[in-house]
Amino acid sequence: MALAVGMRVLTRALLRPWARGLRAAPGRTGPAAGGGDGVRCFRSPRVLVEPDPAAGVAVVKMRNPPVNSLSLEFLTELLISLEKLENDKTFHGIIITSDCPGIFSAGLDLTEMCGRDPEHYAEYWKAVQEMWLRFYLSNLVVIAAINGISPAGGCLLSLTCDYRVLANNPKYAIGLNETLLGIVAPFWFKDTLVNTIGHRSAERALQLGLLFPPAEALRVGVVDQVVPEDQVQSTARSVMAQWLDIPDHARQLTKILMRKPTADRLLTERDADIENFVRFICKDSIQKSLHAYLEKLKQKKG
Ligand SMILES: CCCCC/C=C\CCCC/C=C/C(=O)SCCNC(=O)CCNC(=O)[C@H](O)C(C)(C)COP(=O)(O)OP(=O)(O)OC[C@H]1O[C@@H](n2cnc3c(N)ncnc32)[C@H](O)[C@@H]1OP(=O)(O)O
Repeated sequence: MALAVGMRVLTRALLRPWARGLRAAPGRTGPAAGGGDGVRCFRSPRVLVEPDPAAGVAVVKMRNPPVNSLSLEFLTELLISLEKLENDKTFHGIIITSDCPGIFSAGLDLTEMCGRDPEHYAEYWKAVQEMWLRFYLSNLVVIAAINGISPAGGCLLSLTCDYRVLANNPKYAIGLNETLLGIVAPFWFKDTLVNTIGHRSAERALQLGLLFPPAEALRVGVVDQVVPEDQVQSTARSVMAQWLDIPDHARQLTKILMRKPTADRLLTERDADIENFVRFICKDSIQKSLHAYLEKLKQKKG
């Protein structure tokens, strides 16, 4: 009992600064629709939350077409949905997945990092940090049902989860491929990957900007399970049941023990990290390569 109370106090203390930031952005989500069983169903333009109150689980579907790029607005909506679910005692776990066929998330939104002013870059980077901190330390069990390609920031979002199930489709790949864009994955992206696959594999993957297809992703440990595409959601559900069988307070405390040192590194260097990002992204050479990369993406079509 004392442990459970301690856990709640610790979790609240950890989450308070970010929650404050989020509450400052009201009105971005649509009105909550009342569920017939008293459980609220949350909706926003880019995030669809499908609650299963009996199981204590909600499926969070990302729908920011065409590619679920993590724009400022999308990140804000995702975080508000997460906060609402965390504050609702009905829910103990969430499954995050995509509503955009073939794409889990194309990562950070390149248009947020190109041709804008330094104030915008700072605001955007703070939201990216917030996404990482909130998902990485969520008191809920968070499982990624990865039903599409998941480069860079999309991979980072998956890495914040407790468990990753990837669809076995040769078109899908996952990894932190920042170097291929001429940019550098920040230390907390790197730390998250190291915590997941170990130092040597992470070093190789980061330097080469590797995007792992399913079998390799499983071998290196970027994902925990690869299953046929039509079984991704059901597998995520059965894995969730297994995780929810563990006493919540013990699991939550263990999660915090494992992850807090990594999160603390960013928390203590958060402002410096924003300054670094803004300095880096404002460089002419970086802006040129990002512009060129975006152009290449557009020209690909024809
Ligand atoms: C030393 C100090 C360091 C300090 C910090 C410094 C650095 C910062 C680090 C930043 C870390 C960055 C992380 C990231 O996540 S960067 C984004 C990485 N993402 C990618 O490289 C993926 C790019 N996209 C694709 O490869 C493809 O779009 C796809 C996801 C495989 C989907 O392909 P497909 O279905 O063929 O769609 P299209 O390519 O045609 O794309 C449709 C439209 O979507 C636009 N798009 C695609 N990706 C993005 C994106 N990430 N952001 C914004 N927009 C994107 C694309 O341009 C198309 O637009 P259009 O319809 O207007 O042409």
